Amino acid sequence: MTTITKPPAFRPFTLALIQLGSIGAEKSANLKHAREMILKAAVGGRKKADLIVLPECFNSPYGHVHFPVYAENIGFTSGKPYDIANSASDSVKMLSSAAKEAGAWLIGGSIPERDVTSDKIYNTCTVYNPNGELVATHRKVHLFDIDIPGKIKFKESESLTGGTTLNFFDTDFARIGLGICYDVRFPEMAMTSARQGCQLLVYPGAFNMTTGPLHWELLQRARAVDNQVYFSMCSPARDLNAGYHAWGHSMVVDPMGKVLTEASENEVIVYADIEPQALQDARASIPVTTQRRFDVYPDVSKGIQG
Ligand SMILES: O=C(O)CCC(=O)C(=O)O
Repeated sequence: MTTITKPPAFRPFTLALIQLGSIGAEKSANLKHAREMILKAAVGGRKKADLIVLPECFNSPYGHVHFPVYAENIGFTSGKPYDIANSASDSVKMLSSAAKEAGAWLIGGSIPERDVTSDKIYNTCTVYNPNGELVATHRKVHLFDIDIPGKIKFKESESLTGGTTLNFFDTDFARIGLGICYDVRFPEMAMTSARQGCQLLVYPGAFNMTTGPLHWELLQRARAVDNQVYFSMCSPARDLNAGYHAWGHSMVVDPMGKVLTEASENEVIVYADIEPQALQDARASIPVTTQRRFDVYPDVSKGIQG
C-alpha cells in the first residue's frame, strides 16, 4: 500500500490552457506548433504562467486508426529519474525542452504511447517541471467507447488499452491530479485524487459536437463541486476539416463550480488565477468534506489506490 504524503502548501498561481489548433497529419509540424504555443502561453497572460496545459492527443489526428501510427515509446517509471536525452519519444523531448525554455510546469496533453514490453498502446499524459524533467505520467484509465445512434460512435478500445493507475504530481504551489477526457465521467477517480490532497484536477480532453454541448461544462462543474477543488479540461480547437470535430471550450472551474475562464472553439490560450482562498472558503462555508457519513456508505476512495 502506497503512503500518501502531505500535499505541498497551496499557493496562488496562474494556469494557462492552450486550445491548440492546426493539428494535422504531419507530426513534426504538430510538435513545432505546440512548442511555439507553449512559449507564447508562458508570457502571454497578465502574469507569467506557472502551469501550462496542452490538449488530449496534440501530436496526431484523433481516431483509433491513428493511434498505432503515431504511438511513441516513452518508458517512464514513476519515482525513477528519466533520461530525456536518450528518450525514444520526439514528443517527450520537445515537451521537456519547451517546459525548460518556458520556465514553467507543463502538462503535455496526451500522446499515443506504445509500451515496448507489452506492445500495448495507451493514451498517455506526460508532465514536466520547469527544469524540463519528466516527473509524472497518466495513462487514460477509461477508454472512450460510446455509440449514440445517428450521432457519434467511437471505440478507443479498438487500438488502445486502459491505464491501471491514478496519478498526481506535486509542484511548489499545489498538488495536481491527472485524468484524460472520458475519465471525467467516473466521479470515483476525481474523488480519490481530491481525497489524496489534490487541490486542482487537470484532464486534457477532446469532447465532440454531441456530448460537448450537453456534458463538457456540466461534468467539470460537477467534479469541482463534488470535491471542492479547482477543475480544468483543455481541448483542441475545432477543425471542421478534420475527421473528429472537437467541442473546444477549454475551461477552468473554481471549487464553488463557477467557470473562471472558457475558450471559444478556435485556437486560443486562456488563463486563470488559482486562489487557495476560494477553496478554503468553499470548504468552510459548505463543509461537506467533514460531514461525510462513512457509517452509512463506504469511502470508495479507500482501497482504490493509496
Ligand atoms: O465523454 C465524452 O463524451 C467524450 C470523451 C472523449 O472524447 C474522449 O475520451 O476522448
